[in-house]
Amino acid sequence: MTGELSPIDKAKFVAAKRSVDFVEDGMRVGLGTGSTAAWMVRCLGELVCEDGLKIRGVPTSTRTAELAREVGIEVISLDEARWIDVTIDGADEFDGNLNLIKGGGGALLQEKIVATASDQMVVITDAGKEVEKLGAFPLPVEVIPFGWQTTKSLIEELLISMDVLGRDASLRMNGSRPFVTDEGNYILDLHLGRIGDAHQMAMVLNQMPGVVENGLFIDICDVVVVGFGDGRVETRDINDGTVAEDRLDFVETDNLFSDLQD
Ligand SMILES: O=C[C@H](O)[C@H](O)[C@H](O)COP(=O)(O)O
Repeated sequence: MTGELSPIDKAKFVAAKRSVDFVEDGMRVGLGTGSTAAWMVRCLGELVCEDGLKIRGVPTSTRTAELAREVGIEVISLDEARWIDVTIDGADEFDGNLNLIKGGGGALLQEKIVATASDQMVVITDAGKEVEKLGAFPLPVEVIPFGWQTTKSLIEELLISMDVLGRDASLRMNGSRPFVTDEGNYILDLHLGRIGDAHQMAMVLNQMPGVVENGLFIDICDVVVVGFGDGRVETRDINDGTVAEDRLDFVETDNLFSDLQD
């Protein structure tokens, strides 16, 4: 079974599998969104159902909430949790300082609120998402639908004065209609190529009327768990500078992985 899996799928899976080591009994856990986070949710579900792990999950999207309930995790809202012990989520890009671009799946707003309300944010990713400078992945910006074309023009004007390679913004579509987020907003994807100063970009974008949030996660992530296609996992902690290397045995994880493919 595992012989048929792509190296990227294996890498995402081993990162997800390793990340649940950060979760302990009694914790309130932020549950990210996306394909890597979905595997983490399933791994947690297995621990809840088979090992009796007691946690409450705060999902970052309706689809993660559905999956969490499906695999047996008690779901609570952020308002019920108030604060979160650890959030585990995927990313679209990360750099050496563990700054991120997120929102490829459109869940950046809830993801950023939940991650910011967490003692610890752990990002799970395959090795191919590491970059020297953020920006090759189009930066998602969530905007309110009212006047979105004006907001888009203003963002494009703003980008002229910024240290970026590209300046185009495109409205994210879902077939022939605009993609709509869980909060009822639209997403503009900014094709920047390379972001010179990600801190400044994140601040400036959020000052624009019509912008709800952007997908730059600056100084939020504490740990990145990087998976490789051969089962290796590297866990980097930005706070203490440690790097731990490990390898997951696919034989142990075969059953769960097979389930995930169904
Ligand atoms: O909105 C989506 C999230 O930010 C995802 O965590 C991100 O796009 C990574 O997704 P995936 O794990 O599917 O590559």
